[in-house]
Amino acid sequence: MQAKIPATVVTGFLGAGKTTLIRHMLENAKGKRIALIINEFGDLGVDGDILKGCGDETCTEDDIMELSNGCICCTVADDFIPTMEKLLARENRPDHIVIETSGLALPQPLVRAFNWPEISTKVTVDGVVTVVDGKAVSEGRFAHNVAAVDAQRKLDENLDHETPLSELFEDQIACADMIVVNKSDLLGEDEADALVASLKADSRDGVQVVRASMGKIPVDVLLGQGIAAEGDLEARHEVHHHHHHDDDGDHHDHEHEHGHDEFESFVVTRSEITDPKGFSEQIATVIRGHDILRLKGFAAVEGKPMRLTLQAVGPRVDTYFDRPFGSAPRETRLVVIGQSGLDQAAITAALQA
Ligand SMILES: Nc1nc2c(ncn2[C@@H]2O[C@H](COP(=O)(O)OP(=O)(O)OP(=O)(O)O)[C@@H](O)[C@H]2O)c(=O)[nH]1
Repeated sequence: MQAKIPATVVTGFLGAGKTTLIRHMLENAKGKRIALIINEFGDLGVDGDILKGCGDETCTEDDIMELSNGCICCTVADDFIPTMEKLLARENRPDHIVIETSGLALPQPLVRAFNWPEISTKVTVDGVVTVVDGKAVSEGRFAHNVAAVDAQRKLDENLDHETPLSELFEDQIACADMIVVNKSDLLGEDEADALVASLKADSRDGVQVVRASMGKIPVDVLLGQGIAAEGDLEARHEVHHHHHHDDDGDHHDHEHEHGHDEFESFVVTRSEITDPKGFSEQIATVIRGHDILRLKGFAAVEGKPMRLTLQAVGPRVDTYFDRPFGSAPRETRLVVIGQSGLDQAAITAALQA
């Protein structure tokens, strides 16, 4: 049986920067074959055209499919499932599927659709990415142009027109595996820190909150979360209300020497390890202590000819033996990815210990 294709769901209000983020991802996909499904809304359906104009060999027009019937939750059987089946029936399987929801579709029903029998054996939800307009949210508006969001909502008869936007926003946060605070360029550093802290408090444990400008997130951070979100829907329903006091300045646990919306990665090498399980736990501890988003690579294990592949998303570390080292040097080599300002010396020392 072939491995399931990972699918990432990108959600967020109109104007938050979903299309910009997806475009950046396609332009930096480095040969990864990504199929896009876009949930369009009537006359506002311009995103498909914008993305088709991308002109990159990794995002050909064929790889973009549009859903046109508005709210996904009401049209799963008629629209979403057939679109997915068409995509899955192709000879040239995509490496990854990205689904951009319309700003007002709740992500939960879409994630639930991945439990349909026709789909569940072939695709898994890699993660739900919620893009927020950092500037608007920090000013309590949720969207840059609230009137446009409301106009979009009125166009779709299937949407309830009464729910306050704040509740839709909370649902998008409750469903997220990663929250992208976009438009960081428009935020002051303290404002950005306070918003990140507040979104972390409002989201489920382990949800990564990252800052970005123009949706510039490394593809390795965005894709490959490996969450299988369709399997833990219960956790994503409830909207929790927390009240936040203004940041009292205690949240400055990282130094921002570089732009605070940027990312960095570096490589740590070390000698052979003796105990894979112990090393995984060591990695998880380092990740927790340093806000590392991703860590991946392989380890040489004493007495084993095979490389131990390591992949960590947040503190979840997956390992498996993949292939012999062959002529490559028997070393442990790990790539660490996080937002700029990582304490490279401390992380390196902790991973080499
Ligand atoms: N200053 C600033 N502008 C941004 C950023 N990201 C996106 N924008 C702009 O915000 C506007 C909306 O971005 P889109 O990517 O179209 O937003 P969207 O979420 O896809 O919106 P819809 O697809 O229409 O729902 C565009 O004019 C972008 O150029 C950012 O990080 N900073």
